[in-house]
Amino acid sequence: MHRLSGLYAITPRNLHGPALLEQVEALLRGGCRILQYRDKSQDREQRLNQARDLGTLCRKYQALLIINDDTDLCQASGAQGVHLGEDDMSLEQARALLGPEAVIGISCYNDMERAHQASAQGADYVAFGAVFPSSTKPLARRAGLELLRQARKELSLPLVAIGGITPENAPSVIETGVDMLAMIQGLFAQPDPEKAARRIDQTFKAFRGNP
Ligand SMILES: Cc1ncc(COP(=O)(O)OP(=O)(O)O)c(N)n1
Ligand SMILES: Cc1ncsc1CCOP(=O)(O)O
Repeated sequence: MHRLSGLYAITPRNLHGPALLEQVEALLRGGCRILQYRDKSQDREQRLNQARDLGTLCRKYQALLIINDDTDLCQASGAQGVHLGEDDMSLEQARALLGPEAVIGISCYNDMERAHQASAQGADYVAFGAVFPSSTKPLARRAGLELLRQARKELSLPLVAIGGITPENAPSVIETGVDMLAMIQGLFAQPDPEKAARRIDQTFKAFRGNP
């Protein structure tokens, strides 16, 4: 199993400070392997402090911290990498700034050509979605299970599925062969986030034949 594999949690935009740290630690205890800090607020100092605290927590559980959109914040906080979409800095620019060891993930929506291009340019993973309707991002383009199966056949780099994924529908997504499930509400809106994370981690292990 490579390090870009398993449950990938993304922080919800309405949760900050100790309450966010507490929920994230519950997910890490439950087996979450990758955390993305996604905070589009403008308060740079607050974002830096939050990213550093999340980094400390991720190190304790040997999980990766990825920053959404912002290479400066990635460098300042010591995170392992960035996630970039079509409105963000290019992959080449981010690689030049962050270096060969950084993890750089690219949003590909439902666009297989964009994914092939990102792969050829050295992305560490590509993300497809929204797989299901997402209350977090209701206007997100849709990429269904069939597209994930096609991506698995055509691409050899790690694949992420995102959008409307829950502990209930997670097996149908993992079954397509993707490496990671990226989730917000399906984890953070659960009454017991640790239990939800553990359930998904166990589903991954069962599919890999590694209980
Ligand atoms: C793992 C992962 N996949 C997709 C996204 C969406 O990224 P993007 O299209 O850049 O949109 P915003 O997240 O910036 O609103 C993601 N963040 N993470
Ligand atoms: C950021 C993003 N990009 C596509 S769907 C989505 C939101 C995912 O959140 P949720 O897991 O709550 O549907």
